[in-house]
Amino acid sequence: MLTLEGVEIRRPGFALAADLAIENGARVSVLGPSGAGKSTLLSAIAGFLLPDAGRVAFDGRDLAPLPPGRRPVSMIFQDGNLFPHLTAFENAALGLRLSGRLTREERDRVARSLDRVGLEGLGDRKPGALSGGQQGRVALARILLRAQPVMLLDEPFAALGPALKRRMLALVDEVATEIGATVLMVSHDPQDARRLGGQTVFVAGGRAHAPAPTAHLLDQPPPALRTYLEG
Ligand SMILES: Nc1ncnc2c1ncn2[C@@H]1O[C@H](COP(=O)(O)OP(=O)(O)OP(=O)(O)O)[C@@H](O)[C@H]1O
Repeated sequence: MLTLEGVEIRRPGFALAADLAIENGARVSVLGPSGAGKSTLLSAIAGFLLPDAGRVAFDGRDLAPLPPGRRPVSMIFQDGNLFPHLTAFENAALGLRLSGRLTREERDRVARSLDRVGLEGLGDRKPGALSGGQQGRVALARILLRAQPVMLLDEPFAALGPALKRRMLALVDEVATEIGATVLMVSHDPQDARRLGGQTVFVAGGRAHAPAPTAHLLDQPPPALRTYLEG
């Protein structure tokens, strides 16, 4: 279980509080107005920022002492997931190790992960020679290899067209199921949240609210969410 216990993050002109728990293997969308703190919430879980109060824990273990690279999480952003000078194969391989030569067995695993996400034959390409969807697939191959129990996605496929975005969300779900991971996904599109299913954390008014079932929340939104949805 991923827990945020009495978490408070304060910046000049901004504050975010969170007290919530997310079951392992859950699918959770993070929705809310621009600037409400959705990315900030993910950063606190990933370890890019430390809360001013409270604690973030996974399966009862306080994550505060762990730098981002040692936390049980992997992350995909909208851009900048891949190193432009590395091939798709090398980018994916970073999920296994950050330096040193891969063993034969590790090379096979990287190749299999690329096949798994639909990139067979494209391992030698650099990101500049891949489409947006293919770049997203490389990032997912890396996540598959990292096999961390929490996947954090910050508007990962916002730049993709609707049909491709649907396919990528389905692939996220498959990859998460294969590694038994929890998914937390920031999105501006309520349809993404419906597609992901599961629960939604609504972030607004300085608070990340406890997760509630997505379909129910979107069908019968409380006033603040209704205002957000209806603009
Ligand atoms: N590095 C930073 N230093 C200071 N303030 C920041 C920093 N990053 C974000 N903020 C501020 O913190 C608040 C929350 O930002 P955050 O990016 O978490 O919101 P968000 O809900 O993800 O927004 P969006 O949907 O627009 O991406 C905003 O007021 C933002 O201006």
